[in-house]
Amino acid sequence: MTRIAVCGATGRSGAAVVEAGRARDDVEVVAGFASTADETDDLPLRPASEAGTVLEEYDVDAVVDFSTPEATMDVLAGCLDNGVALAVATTGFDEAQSERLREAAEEIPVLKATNFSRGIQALLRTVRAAVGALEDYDLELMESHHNGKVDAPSGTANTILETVQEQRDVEPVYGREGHAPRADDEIGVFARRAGDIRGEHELVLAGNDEVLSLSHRAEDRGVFAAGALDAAQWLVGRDPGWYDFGAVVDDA
Ligand SMILES: NC(=O)C1=CN([C@@H]2O[C@H](COP(=O)(O)OP(=O)(O)OC[C@H]3O[C@@H](n4cnc5c(N)ncnc54)[C@H](OP(=O)(O)O)[C@@H]3O)[C@@H](O)[C@H]2O)C=CC1
Ligand SMILES: O=C(O)C1=N[C@H](C(=O)O)C[C@H](O)C1
Repeated sequence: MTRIAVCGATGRSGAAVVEAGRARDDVEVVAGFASTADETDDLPLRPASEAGTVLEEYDVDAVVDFSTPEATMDVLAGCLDNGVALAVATTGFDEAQSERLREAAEEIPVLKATNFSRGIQALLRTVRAAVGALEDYDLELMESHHNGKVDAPSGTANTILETVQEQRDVEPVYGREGHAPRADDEIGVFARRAGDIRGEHELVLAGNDEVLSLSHRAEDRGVFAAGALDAAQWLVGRDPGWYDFGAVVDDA
């Protein structure tokens, strides 16, 4: 039984992790972190700044983090103090925060995924193949999320962009306005925010009188929760290191 603490346990996604964890018999959600409550549905909640003591007190094996970059940094410190594995779902880190996560992986197992759905793993593999095969097609990237999302473009869109850039030298153009002729080497990137859209991503490749559209739509946050719990469980007992969600999916 893997003992899990959820950072961001009261949030849209973290609450889905708590619910999914309670429905499984291979993990136990024993504690949560949030900034504004001290208990929810019998789950003890504390600020992430207290992670050092909480992880020891509840004998936590791994933390699943769906919070904010600042809270992630706090919970990371607690994981380092206690040698606890960390699965990071939070997006929107700046360069210094990303570097701290990378450095921490020299001491503890860290797995950061901008999207914990299995479908996005398959999409990334398909993107590699399609961009490699359709060399001179125009590329455009779109994402849609709920109206509470604060970072744009989404972490997943950035990951898709990086995957494209591994294959082709393209320059992102974030939205267009006014006189904006398209350069051959650009990729338009667009973010929409509305309602409670769980997360939609689409890469369009157009040329040769045809359009290839590669798209993914998450329909329930339980998808992310399940993947993150799988990742956390997979991390426990591993050597310190920087791990990829693709390895978890491949091992399943
Ligand atoms: N990789 C993936 O598959 C996915 C990633 N995400 C990412 O997860 C993150 C969270 O998204 P979402 O659930 O919508 O966000 P919410 O705003 O709904 O939730 C944020 C959570 O973080 C908590 N939090 C904020 N500050 C602290 C703190 N100092 N200490 C402890 N907890 C804190 C909040 O608690 P309180 O309300 O008490 O402040 C809340 O529980 C985002 O970065 C999002 O992009 C989301 C879905 C999938
Ligand atoms: O904030 C969200 O909700 C999501 N965030 C992730 C991202 O930024 O890509 C993953 C998913 O799309 C949901």
